[in-house]
Amino acid sequence: GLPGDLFALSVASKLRVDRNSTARASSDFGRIVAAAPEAVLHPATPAEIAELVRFSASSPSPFPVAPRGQGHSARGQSLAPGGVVVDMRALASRRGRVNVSAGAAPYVDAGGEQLWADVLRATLEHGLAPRVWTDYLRITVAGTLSNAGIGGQAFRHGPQIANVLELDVITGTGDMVTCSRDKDSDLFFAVLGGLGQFGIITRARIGLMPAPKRVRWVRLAYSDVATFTKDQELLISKRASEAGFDYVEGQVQLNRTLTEGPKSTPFFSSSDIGRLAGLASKSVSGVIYVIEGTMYYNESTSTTMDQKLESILGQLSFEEGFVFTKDVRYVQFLDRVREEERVLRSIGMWDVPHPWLNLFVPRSRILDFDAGVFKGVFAGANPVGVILMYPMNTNMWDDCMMAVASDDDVFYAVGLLRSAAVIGDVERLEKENEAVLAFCHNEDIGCKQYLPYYTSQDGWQRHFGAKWSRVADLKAKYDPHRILSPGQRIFSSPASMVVVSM
Ligand SMILES: Cc1cc2nc3c(=O)[nH]c(=O)nc-3n(C[C@H](O)[C@H](O)[C@H](O)COP(=O)(O)OP(=O)(O)OC[C@H]3O[C@@H](n4cnc5c(N)ncnc54)[C@H](O)[C@@H]3O)c2cc1C
Repeated sequence: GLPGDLFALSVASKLRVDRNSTARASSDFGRIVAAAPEAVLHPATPAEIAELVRFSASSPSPFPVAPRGQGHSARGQSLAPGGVVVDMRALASRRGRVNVSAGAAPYVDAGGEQLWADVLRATLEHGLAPRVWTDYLRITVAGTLSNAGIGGQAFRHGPQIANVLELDVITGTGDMVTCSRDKDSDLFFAVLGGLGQFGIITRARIGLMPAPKRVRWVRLAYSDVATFTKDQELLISKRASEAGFDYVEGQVQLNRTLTEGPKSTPFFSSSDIGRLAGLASKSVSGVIYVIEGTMYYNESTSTTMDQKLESILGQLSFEEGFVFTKDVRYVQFLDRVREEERVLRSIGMWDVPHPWLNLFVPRSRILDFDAGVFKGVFAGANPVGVILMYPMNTNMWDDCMMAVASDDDVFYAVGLLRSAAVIGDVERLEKENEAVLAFCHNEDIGCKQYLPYYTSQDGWQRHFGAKWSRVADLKAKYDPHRILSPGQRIFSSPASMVVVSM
């Protein structure tokens, strides 16, 4: 249990210990592990969080404290068995937690607990928007900055962490620090991609750009992986001043997903799916690839946009006739997964286990990875969900930050975002994930996990590589009692986490 004198603090009135509150904070989007905290803090101010952390850090038996954003992790990263989960979203109801500065170098100050969807709404009121987006916007600013925050704009602007100018952080000793590249920079760099290990982010200042009004949204199908990756790499080599896409992602489609999966999606009509399935059945492996690109524009630039698009398409080698186009509002594009969420919720497929595996694969080994995984481990598999695959430029990642990228100049984000549809699926999907990791290890693919998860400190040391000693030193400096975000299992392995089954 928690020390009794905790309940004598002024912040104690914000602690909830009832089963309803602790149960809500005991699992996450992954639905794979579960563990209840002793209490949940619903803070009204960052100072209350600092008071709680200070109390734990100075107690003879410090207890774990885990900030929880939207709890959209997959492996219990926001849990605090035996300790206190801080429900960061409680801060969101306070006024003034998102402020836009629309000067010559515009930025937004956003509470760490804010959803990206709410940041977007506030910045658009000034005709501005952050440059880089995750695919899904119902996750918190600090939750993604603790990882990196990647998406189809990252090839040009770096991950979300590369667009942060300043942070307010509560360290593991309960100190409230404002840090940036120029002030307490070791803390600033540690927290960005720092998996919640060095401090709790309560505010992030993020650079903005003028927001476009509309988006031309294009998908192009390929049956040959080498042509697909060559075209993706051409697209991410383009500068903003050249004719190119503003966003580049890609998907891998297995034949059985096309024939047995949904008959239509928010993007593809049923006849589109039929044509794609036809393409997949003609390819020897049954695997096809889809580049997803967008061009931003406003009414006044629509003619030049059409010309630029034509010029780009002329440089690419997709299967003839396999170009699919949509034209939508900018917000509609950014918030596109919302629509998929609605569909999945309506068929009971949102609140299911998500044994997701995300990898960064170096460009030099992506074709080996494709052969070994999509045409090897996954041959005959029927994954329910999405497989993402798109390249990013390594030079847009700042190596001072804790997030781990790849050594190659270009690397691919590969997201195996599969859902367990029926009982027994979790075990099968987990076995396939293990087979993917074993293949990468045995073939020395040199991949890194994104949203990483390891069960041993050895795994973490290999993951951070040359950064490991910095991770250990900064942990000793900023969270010496190792109380923050224990669910990452880097410095402690919470014994009470249990594997849940559906
Ligand atoms: C449908 C879906 C789509 C996704 N798409 C993308 C994508 O396109 N790109 C991408 O990069 N990621 C993506 N993600 C992953 C997502 O970025 C991470 O899971 C992220 O952690 C979720 O944010 P959250 O607020 O739910 O964090 P939580 O799960 O609540 O927390 C994550 C970790 O951060 C810590 N943390 C939370 N708040 C703070 C804080 N204020 N300060 C310090 N540490 C904190 C927690 O303790 C925990 O360890 C997606 C996830 C889902 C479910």
